[in-house]
Amino acid sequence: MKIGIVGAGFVGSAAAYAMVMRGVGTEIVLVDRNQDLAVAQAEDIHHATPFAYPMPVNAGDYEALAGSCVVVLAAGANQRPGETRLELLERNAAVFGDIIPRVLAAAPQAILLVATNPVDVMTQVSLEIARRTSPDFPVGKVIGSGTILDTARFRALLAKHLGISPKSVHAHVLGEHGDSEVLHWSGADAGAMPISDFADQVGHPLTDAVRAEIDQGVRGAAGKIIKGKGATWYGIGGGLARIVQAISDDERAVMTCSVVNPEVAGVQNVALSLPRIVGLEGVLGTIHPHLDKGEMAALSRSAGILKEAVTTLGIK
Ligand SMILES: NC(=O)C1=CN([C@@H]2O[C@H](COP(=O)(O)OP(=O)(O)OC[C@H]3O[C@@H](n4cnc5c(N)ncnc54)[C@H](O)[C@@H]3O)[C@@H](O)[C@H]2O)C=CC1
Ligand SMILES: CC(=O)C(=O)O
Repeated sequence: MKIGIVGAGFVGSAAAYAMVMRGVGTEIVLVDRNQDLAVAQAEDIHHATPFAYPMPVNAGDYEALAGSCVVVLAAGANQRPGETRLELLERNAAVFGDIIPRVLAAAPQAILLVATNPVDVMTQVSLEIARRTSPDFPVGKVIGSGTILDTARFRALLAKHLGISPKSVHAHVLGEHGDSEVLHWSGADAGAMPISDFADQVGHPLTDAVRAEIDQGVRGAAGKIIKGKGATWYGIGGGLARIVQAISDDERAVMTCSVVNPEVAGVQNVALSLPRIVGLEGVLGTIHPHLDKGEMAALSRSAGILKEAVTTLGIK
């Protein structure tokens, strides 16, 4: 499966590297308005293939995306220290107005996998732009990475506290990939039992203080990392490679990512993350988890914030 990546900066290149390391796809093409950067990244990543999975990794123009089954969109501005993701919206919506018609002219059947922030709103913007030329463009073929990264952070921090593998922790972050995200504590489990029972058994209870620390560790991760090194890329690179793998292997894996929902928590037509079934055609289904009252109110608030942001662009 051929994978295209538009935006060969930190995120796009980390995604390509993670795909090569995991053996996701059979060919990668990097596109960037800075062609020298795209060429340099492609060559550097290609040099890692003998240590991982041999596959061509090339830079090219939009025409080189022809035949891609998935195109990752990681172009545009990233946050400066102290900036929120939503503050990037106007700049990155303009970038996508330029990019998406060119991607779809070259690869009209491709699944668009959006990483650019604010990722939920950019997912909705991407669907709008795609539907200008193809009114029936399937909603499940425009996927935002959404909270795949926040879910990974949540699982990693819970696992560290419990002293177990993050692969044995099942816990989701829902809603916005951003400040209003919702940690779904009431649905979290480990070892097929509620996470708080598991925590008590292994002698590491989830006290209010521990929960607050983990919440801050998840919600504040991007700000902390950006303060330290200017941007984040490894976590999301791994997450994007994992989503592409689920698509290319038609896994029907359940993962939290963003698509436009007809209605969530009383808010109509808004993109945000819920658990999705992901396979060859993109998002094949959505799971509506049981939420407690506080989580449901928080999800409704998160949906409202995203709706307000997308409405500023004239999208209803
Ligand atoms: N969804 C998520 O979980 C995460 C999303 N991000 C977001 O990913 C995006 C990219 O971040 P970085 O890679 O750190 O930024 P970066 O600045 O390293 O890379 C962005 C690339 O986009 C290219 N670009 C800009 N406008 C373009 C256009 N019109 N056509 C083609 N290429 C264009 C630039 O030349 C640059 O190489 C940002 O919006 C950032 O906030 C970052 C981390 C996590
Ligand atoms: C930058 C960003 O969105 C993140 O690391 O969560």
